[in-house]
Amino acid sequence: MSRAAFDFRLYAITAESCHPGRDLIEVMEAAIRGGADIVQLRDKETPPERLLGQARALRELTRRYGVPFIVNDYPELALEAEADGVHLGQEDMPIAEARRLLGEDKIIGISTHSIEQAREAVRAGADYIGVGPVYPTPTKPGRPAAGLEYVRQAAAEIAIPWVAIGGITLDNADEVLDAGARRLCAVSAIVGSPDPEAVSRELKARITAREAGHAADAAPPAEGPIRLRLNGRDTETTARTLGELIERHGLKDRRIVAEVDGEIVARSEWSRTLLKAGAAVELVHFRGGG
Ligand SMILES: Cc1ncc(COP(=O)(O)OP(=O)(O)O)c(N)n1
Ligand SMILES: Cc1ncsc1CCOP(=O)(O)O
Ligand SMILES: [Mg+2]
Repeated sequence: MSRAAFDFRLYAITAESCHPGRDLIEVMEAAIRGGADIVQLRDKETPPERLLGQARALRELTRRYGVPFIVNDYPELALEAEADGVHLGQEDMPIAEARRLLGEDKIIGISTHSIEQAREAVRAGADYIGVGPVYPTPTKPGRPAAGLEYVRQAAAEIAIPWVAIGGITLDNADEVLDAGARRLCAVSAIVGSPDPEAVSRELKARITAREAGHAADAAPPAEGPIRLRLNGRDTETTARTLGELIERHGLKDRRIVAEVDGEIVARSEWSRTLLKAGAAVELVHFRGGG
């Protein structure tokens, strides 16, 4: 998983205490089948030296499905298990130290509970941010809710991928999306459900339904073609969004990084990134595995 091309919409996190008697890998596989497109190993009970077996099994599972795998709290374990990255909290290892340890290719996410912490995380070079807890949740006892207002602030300001987390269920997912979230993370609602696949599928459907709505809202009225520079060449196109341009070039399902006017555009933003005449678009296609 390339760090530059990294994005996601539905984040599933392990919590074995939520599914006694059911196998961790089977539960997480169900979540992935339902549409979870990033998985985190989070276990606050077991010492990290005893988590390597689970971490390796989750690595194998996520690799099979082409889904990024993140380890909570333990950068060394992330390295040992060949995870794609680590998730850090405000009280965990600083981002700069984790970056030194993990190198340039690994994903580093960080929890934030206020817009000031989110700004600091962006400055420090986080690849994504956890925004929450949106609601109080027994999965994170003692951590007060940051509320929907913080989701609104993040939506207005934060340009790197950020995910709403904390107490999110099928009953309140819509109001979190209404507040501007484009990515959701649910722990107990997914892995504590008798049917993690169905819950994931429904959460993912809610997220993608919003994306389609945003793209439709953002699309300008149809006009004639515009000229732009595509990979250094003058190109005429009737595509209105970066997503349409990528689709027309047959690259939608390929591993590419898209840049407009020197800025990388996250995959989740392609469908609502409007193309302007004269824009410089670079579509970089990765060949080979990794
Ligand atoms: C995606 C995501 N967001 C937030 C957290 C919480 O991390 P942290 O604040 O370090 O708390 P613990 O999970 O370690 O209890 C997370 N793990 N993942
Ligand atoms: C780890 C963490 N960090 C902020 S909220 C949270 C727990 C979210 O779990 P749930 O989805 O069960 O409320
Ligand atoms: Mg932590």
